[in-house]
Amino acid sequence: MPPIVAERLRITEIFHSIQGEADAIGWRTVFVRLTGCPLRCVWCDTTYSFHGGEWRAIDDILAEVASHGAHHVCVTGGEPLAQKRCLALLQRLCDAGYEVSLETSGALDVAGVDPRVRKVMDLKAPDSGETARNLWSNLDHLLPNDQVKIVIASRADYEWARSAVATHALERRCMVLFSPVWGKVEPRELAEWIIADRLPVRFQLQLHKLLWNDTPGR
Ligand SMILES: C[S@@+](CC[C@H](N)C(=O)[O-])C[C@H]1O[C@@H](n2cnc3c(N)ncnc32)[C@H](O)[C@@H]1O
Ligand SMILES: Nc1nc2[nH]cc(C(=O)O)c2c(=O)[nH]1
Ligand code: SF4
Ligand SMILES: [Mg+2]
Repeated sequence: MPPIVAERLRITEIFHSIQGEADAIGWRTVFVRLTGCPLRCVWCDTTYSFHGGEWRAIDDILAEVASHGAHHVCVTGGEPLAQKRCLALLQRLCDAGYEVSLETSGALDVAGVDPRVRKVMDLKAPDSGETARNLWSNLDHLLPNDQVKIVIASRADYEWARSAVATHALERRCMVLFSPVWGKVEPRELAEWIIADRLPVRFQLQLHKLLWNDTPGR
């Protein structure tokens, strides 16, 4: 009988905080941040997750998550789907009864993600430098409880996002979030653009940055 090799993932951090983004905002949440990302968004606020991390067995990850006593879990990164075993982690978290969300760039195929998971899928606007990596076929795998998030760094990004919503009827597929790049766009400006154009999107601010500025692991 070959030895049973525990399924391991490369993990940057596991931390207990307040969900600062998307539709679970405000809930105590345990974040599992996977290491590594194939993209390099110009404005990425989590570059520390590109390298390093430690290999952790899924059972250990589940045990550490359970120790925090929160009902919400957010699997993020780095780009979590860059590790194939992330799919098994998501399934195990759902089986354990957690409300699970996945923050993903939308650059990798989301078809294999457990349907119980709420996908929060980015579409990268031009100022990210990674627009070419948007995998548009992913739109066909969006479920009603999923969210599309477009992070906006300029008026040009906003106009690209406004056009993407209209062209792909995004709001008819799932909730659409517009989020300002911290320090690049005045949040009030983005809010007023959305109002002026009567867009069917939900404005969001990264709540954790208001609470703790841009502290890693928060
Ligand atoms: C760090 S990423 C990790 C998950 C995945 N790689 C992705 O890009 O969706 C988590 C979320 O933070 C957003 N984000 C990263 N840097 C940001 C910044 N400077 N301002 C606002 N949102 C940012 C990303 O667009 C993404 O929605
Ligand atoms: N508090 C808090 N909420 C978050 N929601 C999504 C995050 C992420 O980095 O994916 C994040 C984060 O880094 N911190
Ligand atoms: S895809 Fe996500 S983790 Fe990767 S560089 Fe972009 S924002 Fe950062
Ligand atoms: Mg973050």
